[in-house]
Amino acid sequence: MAGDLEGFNFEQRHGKDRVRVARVWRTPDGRNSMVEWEVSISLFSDCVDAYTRDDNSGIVATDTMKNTVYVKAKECSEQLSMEQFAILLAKHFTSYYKEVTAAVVKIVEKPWERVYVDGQPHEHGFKLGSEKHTTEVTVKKSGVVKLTSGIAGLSVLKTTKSGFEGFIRDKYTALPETQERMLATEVTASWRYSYDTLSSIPRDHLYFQERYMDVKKVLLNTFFGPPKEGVYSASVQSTLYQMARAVLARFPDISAVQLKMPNIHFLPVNISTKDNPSMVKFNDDVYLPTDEPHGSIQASLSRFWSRM
Ligand SMILES: O=c1[nH]c(=O)c2[nH]c(=O)[nH]c2[nH]1
Repeated sequence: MAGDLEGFNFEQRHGKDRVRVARVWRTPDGRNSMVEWEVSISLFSDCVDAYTRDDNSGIVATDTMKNTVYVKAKECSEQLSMEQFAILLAKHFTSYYKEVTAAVVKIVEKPWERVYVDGQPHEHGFKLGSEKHTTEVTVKKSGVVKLTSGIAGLSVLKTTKSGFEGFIRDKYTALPETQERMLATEVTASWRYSYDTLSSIPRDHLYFQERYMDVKKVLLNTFFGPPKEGVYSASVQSTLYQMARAVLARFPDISAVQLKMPNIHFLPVNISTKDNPSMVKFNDDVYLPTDEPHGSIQASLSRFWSRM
């Protein structure tokens, strides 16, 4: 809520961050499903008097917000995507409280995956995976919605079919041109769905969970290319663009994609001494893995009428 306050601009919101909840669903035949979510809530409401007049009558206590996460999780007797849960929570806050004009709910899912034992999916066993599913939902009292989903920490690497040539060369440039290098990155992706009202959101409880899996597959397949021949990458920029374009081409209900792809360097190892000038001579075989510094490459791609 932005507004004029004693001649200043004033903006405020309040919420509860990092509310952790796990939910288990059990089917009669013995199959258990579970999720672990970290939920962050932010409410926009007219409670300026709390800041200026010690009047808290417009405040939904953040403790109440935390409790609501558990109550709503309890009420969800059927498994649902975290996007649907975020929408349900945000809808609750904007419809239940006359003071609340808009709610933002973010969720990060801990990547518990069903384990396979002797090639069989385990009924109630899970192990921690790596990349995380994220979502951010904004719901206004009017029913207008902004829905984004994403992936964080998707680490990928290929050992060939990557190069970097033709960049600016000047007196500060040392990097040789190459058609042969490792390409490693940790993808952070977010994409915006085109649904902009509560009533237009698909009702299927797991629709956005399936979308998440499908988007991840498209991103990975585009990064790696076919299993035998792969695909050549002329730069992180080029690969990033191909990945973003593939997502928009494949999913009509996604209107914008943002990708962050740091270039995580694997440096060629060459070691020489006076006595032994080629103790280790790099031949596309021994690398020094690094975390920092790393290249920082990001872009967003959206349909003409849309933005992230
Ligand atoms: O794919 C790359 N993009 C760059 O912008 C860049 N800059 C650099 O030093 N190496 C690379 N690689």
